Amino acid sequence: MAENQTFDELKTPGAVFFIFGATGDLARRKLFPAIYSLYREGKLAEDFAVIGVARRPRSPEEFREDVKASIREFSRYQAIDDNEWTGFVNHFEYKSLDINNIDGFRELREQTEGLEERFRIPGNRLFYLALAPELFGSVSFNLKAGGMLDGEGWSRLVIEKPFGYDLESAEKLNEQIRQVFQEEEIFRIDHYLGKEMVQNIEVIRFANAFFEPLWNKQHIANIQITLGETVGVEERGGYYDHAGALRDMAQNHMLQLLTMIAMEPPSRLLAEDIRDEKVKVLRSLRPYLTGEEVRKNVVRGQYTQGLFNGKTLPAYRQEDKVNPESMTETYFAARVFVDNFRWAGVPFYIRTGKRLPAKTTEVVVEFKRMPTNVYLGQKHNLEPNLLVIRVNPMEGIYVKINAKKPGSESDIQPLAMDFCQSCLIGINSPEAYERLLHDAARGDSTYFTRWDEVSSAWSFVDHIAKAWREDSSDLASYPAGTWGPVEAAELLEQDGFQWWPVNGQKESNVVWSVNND
Ligand SMILES: NC(=O)C1=CN([C@@H]2O[C@H](COP(=O)(O)OP(=O)(O)OC[C@H]3O[C@@H](n4cnc5c(N)ncnc54)[C@H](OP(=O)(O)O)[C@@H]3O)[C@@H](O)[C@H]2O)C=CC1
Ligand SMILES: O=C1O[C@H](COP(=O)(O)O)[C@@H](O)[C@H](O)[C@H]1O
Repeated sequence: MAENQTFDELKTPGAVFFIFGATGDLARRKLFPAIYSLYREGKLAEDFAVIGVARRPRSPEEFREDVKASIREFSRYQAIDDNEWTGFVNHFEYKSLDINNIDGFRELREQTEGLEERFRIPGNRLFYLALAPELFGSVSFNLKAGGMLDGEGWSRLVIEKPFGYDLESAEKLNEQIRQVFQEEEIFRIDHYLGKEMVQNIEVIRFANAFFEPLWNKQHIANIQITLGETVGVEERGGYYDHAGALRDMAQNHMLQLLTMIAMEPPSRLLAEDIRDEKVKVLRSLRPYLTGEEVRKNVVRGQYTQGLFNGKTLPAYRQEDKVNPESMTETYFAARVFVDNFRWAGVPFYIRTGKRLPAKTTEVVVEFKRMPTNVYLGQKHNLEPNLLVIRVNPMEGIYVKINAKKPGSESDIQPLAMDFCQSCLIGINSPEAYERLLHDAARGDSTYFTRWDEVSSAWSFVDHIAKAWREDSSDLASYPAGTWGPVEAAELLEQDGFQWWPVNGQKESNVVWSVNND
């Protein structure tokens, strides 16, 4: 590492990046802009090349135009000057092939070797599968059979979610991939792990003397994790109607966030040590084995037509490619317990949904209340302390404490010490996909999910899915544009709690240190 260079700033080694699914939505919205950002920030080695792969025919020029259009629309770096653009896009080529046809892979090999020679790339190959999971096994097999793994450098496979539909299908998928790639060559993406504030959880917890000692059942009353979305299912109705919120968001993003919040401090900040701690959390999740336990602790809902900001939003069953009688949940909330020494008895409330009033990802840690014998009476309405970690779209943290009202004799008022990172001028946090591509190319698997994490998460989720299959009577509804079914609020009320406001909504009785409106 050069002097003054942080690990984060290290360039990727020279490599060819293969984007399978290069004509698809993910490549267009996330992957090409991510590669461009890495290029703009000097994090990409000069000896790199990108080969887009999909069935549709594209000339190299047409493909480069697609890439340009995607960057214009979605990149956080806007200005593209002509010289710079040519320097960048010259590294891009396209190959039309059908994943199931081995001949295409042999041609791809020749094309790859040509590019490696032209750019003096040392034989490292990163295969990013932005494809439907049914194709993962065939790609792996044909990459090997077509000689694509015989390069002189490393080969890595980056796979998108969903990783299976349940534990059984995930196991099959994993077996297929493992016939070709070693576990350390497989990078399973959960893009939430690439988000700035999700990675910050580790630092907030383990680098602050006043959080970690309190981070346990003695001091924490409950933890709330919200992943809210305003969008419906957009063009992905076909996929979503099969998956639902449980498989689309809870099995992966929500449980991963929970592991970051609940894990023990790792002995070292190395990928395997961190992932060892995360998997222990997943193994400690209390399983809901019967339908009764599921109905007591889990809420599911589907949005109906609603009015939001003066606009009528369609019901889920009216969305494109969705079964008009669909019983798929677009909302999921649960009371989850991590049955280990640190967290025994502390409820984790998790919720996610489409067509909620706000796009927001937040974690609220609610501390136990102080004894009130000193501060009795109306004026001393002590609030619980909160630590709120804002992941998205606002990035930051705030801490809610009780303090004396200035000028009064002894009135107490809650105040929030608020740090809004994304409000700071000049902060333009890298997108999750930028970080993860950068990490995968450098061989850092810390923020990718290991197989035992994926399988443990499925074990937990499968019981819920089974109970739902057997009895669908608990599917609640909520109007689009609202915070989900009332049953989700009742889940907390049963325990004497409430969902705290999220997404910058401010409780009116709280004094804020800064105004981020
Ligand atoms: N879009 C998103 O925001 C997210 C997507 N994902 C996951 O990423 C993956 C890709 O999603 P997305 O981009 O939305 O999907 P799309 O349907 O938009 O794209 C699929 C891509 O696969 C290619 N493809 C399909 N069949 C073949 C084949 N037999 N041989 C070669 N190429 C093929 C298509 O190209 P062509 O038709 O030209 O062959 C297309 O480029 C999925 O697993 C999805 O679940 C995960 C998180 C978010
Ligand atoms: O993986 C997915 O995530 C998105 C939400 O991601 P975010 O980064 O915008 O919060 C979700 O819309 C999609 O359904 C799901 O597949």
